[in-house]
Formats: sequence, structure tokens, C-alpha cells
Amino acid sequence: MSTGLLQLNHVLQAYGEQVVIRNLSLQLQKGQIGCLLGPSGCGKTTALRCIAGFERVAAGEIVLNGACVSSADSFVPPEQRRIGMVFQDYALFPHLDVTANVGFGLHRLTRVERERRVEELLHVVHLASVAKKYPHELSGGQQQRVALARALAPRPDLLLLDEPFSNLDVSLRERLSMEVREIIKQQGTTAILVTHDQAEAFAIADEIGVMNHGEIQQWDTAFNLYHRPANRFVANFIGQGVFLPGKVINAQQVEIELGVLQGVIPEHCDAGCSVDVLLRPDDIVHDDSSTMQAAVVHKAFRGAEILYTLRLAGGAKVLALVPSHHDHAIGGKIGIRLEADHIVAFQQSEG
Ligand SMILES: Nc1ncnc2c1ncn2[C@@H]1O[C@H](COP(=O)(O)OP(=O)(O)OP(=O)(O)O)[C@@H](O)[C@H]1O
Repeated sequence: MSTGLLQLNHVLQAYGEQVVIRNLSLQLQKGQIGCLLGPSGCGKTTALRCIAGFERVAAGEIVLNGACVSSADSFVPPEQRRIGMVFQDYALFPHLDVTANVGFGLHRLTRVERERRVEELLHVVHLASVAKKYPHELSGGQQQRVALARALAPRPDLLLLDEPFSNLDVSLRERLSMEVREIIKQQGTTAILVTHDQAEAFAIADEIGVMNHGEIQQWDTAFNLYHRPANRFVANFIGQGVFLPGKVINAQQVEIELGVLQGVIPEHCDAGCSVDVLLRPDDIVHDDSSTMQAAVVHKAFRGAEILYTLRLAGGAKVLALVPSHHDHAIGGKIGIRLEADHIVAFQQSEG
């Protein structure tokens, strides 16, 4: 069986006494885009720096293309790892034009080969028209595409992207994220992105590792992180939602104030067990004909939808994502219905 292009096995890294990443394991197949997502200080950048070879690991191993590049007693320097990097601040050479920036790492090629590769990449990143411009003459989005083209030019085995869009405004971020995914896929490159922005992670990555306190909490697709979070941290960190108290009825049913949910209940929960049930804003449907009424306490206009915060009769609050033509005033009541097709619940004693 293939071991993948990149494999981290139980990596541990520390700055002095402070352990920054622990028991970090992941695997990426060739051509796959992975992402490390987590709050500030959780160790994402350190993990990326270990993969790049800017930091050594204290235990565990990093295997690239079948060869161990880092362990407690072996270390391959960064320049021998065939890794490309894209940073938050682009790090372009200000005195070189776009063509020279992109061609910078191609000194091993002949002049003709180099020109051909640069031309090809400028076409791929849609920058052929600014080939002779200098970095300061470009927009932030254009500069980041130059940085991407420069990193991809030498055909690295692995591309690392460290918060590549955090200097860009939100609308551009989303568009560029999708564009960057297409470019990486078109080049067949394997990549890892580090970000604290889940929209960015969802737009780019095939699989995402949610990190907290130096550990991966769940490595999964965006869909599963949202719909099947492995623990409370992932449930809270990904998407929006609230927890409502519930009682397990049997192995397939949990009762909450809004009704009975069908699905798989948490392990070790018998009938009568108290649980916290996660409800996403899309689990609550606005329904004028429903007898169940909830009071509008807050509303956030999102364009196509309004995110309502609603108070149930028993006092608990839930969120509901409702098409924005259903415009209700704060203080008013609306009919709602539970429409969740599975159960996400954690035992009340669970941390
Ligand atoms: N060179 C260093 N020396 C000592 N401690 C460091 C060093 N670099 C990072 N740390 C510490 O390691 C921890 C993880 O930092 P890291 O930059 O990996 O987190 P991060 O998840 O990338 O955070 P952010 O999203 O804020 O960049 C932090 O507590 C940080 O203070």
C-alpha cells in the first residue's frame, strides 16, 4: 500500500520546555491538498516549519516521498527537500519584475527552458499581461499569484502555504482561494495550507486537520468536520451552532425541546443519559404553519439569508438560517420546525 507523498508520524516539537506540537500524525497522497486549521497559537505554523525543515522535531518522524527528512536523530536541510513556500507577506523580490521573480528558482534550467516555464506559469496564474511590472505596481491579489507562480515554478514535490490570504480583503480572499486551488490542482502539486480562516480552508483543501493546543483534533473533509465533529472543540470551532440539553430515549433517538432526533447516539450513552445536542442554523427551518413558535432576539442579514437567533418557549436559544425574503422584526414570533437528519451529541460530563 502507498504511504503517500507526505507522512507525519507522532511528531513532537518543543521550544525549550514548551511543547508546541504533540503526537501530530497525518498523511497526504500525491496531488492532495491538506490544511491545518486552528486558533492562534495552536502550533500550525510550527508544524509547517517542521515540514519545511526550518525547525527540528524532538520525536516522531516526517517522511517525504518515502524518505525520512526529520526525526530526533536525522535531518535533511530545507534546500534538499524539494518544497515550495508561499508566505502571508508574499516575500517577492522588490527589485525584480514579475518574470524575474517567477524565474528566480529556475537557475538549473537553460535560458529557453526557463523562459518557457515562466511563460507557462504566468499564463496559468493569469498574469501574462503584467510580466514586466514590479511588485509595487501590482495589487495584493496579483502579488500573491506571483508568489504562487514562483513557488510552483521549480515543480516542488510539496507546496506549503502559510496564511497566504490574510493580507487580502475578505471578498478577494474567497475568490483567490478558489483560484489557487484550481492552479495547484492543474499543476498536480501536493500542498498543505495553514490558516485560522475556515472559509479559506473549505475553499482550498481536500482534507483539513483541526488543531488545538498542538494536537490534531480531527482530520477529515469539510463536510464531516461540520456535520460529524469528533468532539466539542471541533463542533464549536467549525461553523455556527448551539448546544441544547437532550435525553437519550434509545440507541437511535434523542429528545430535545424541539422534538425527537433520529440518528446514532454517542457511545456509552444508555436510555435516560443526559447529552448536549448540537444544532446548526440549517437544522432549524422556518415554517409558518408550524405550531412551534420562537421569538426573534437577533437577526443578521447575510444577503440571500438571514441568520436569526431565536428564543424557544423554555428559554433556550437556537440559530436559524432563513431565506431573506422572510423578514421578521426583533421581538416578533415565527413558526419553526426541526429538520436535522442526524444526531451530533456529547455526554454532558464530557469535556
Ligand atoms: N521561535 C519560537 N520560540 C519560542 N516559542 C515559539 C516560537 N515560535 C512559536 N512559539 C510558540 O509556539 C506556539 C505555537 O506557535 P505557532 O506560531 O506555531 O502557532 P500558530 O497556530 O501558527 O499561531 P498563529 O495563527 O497566531 O500564527 C505559541 O505559543 C508561540 O508562542
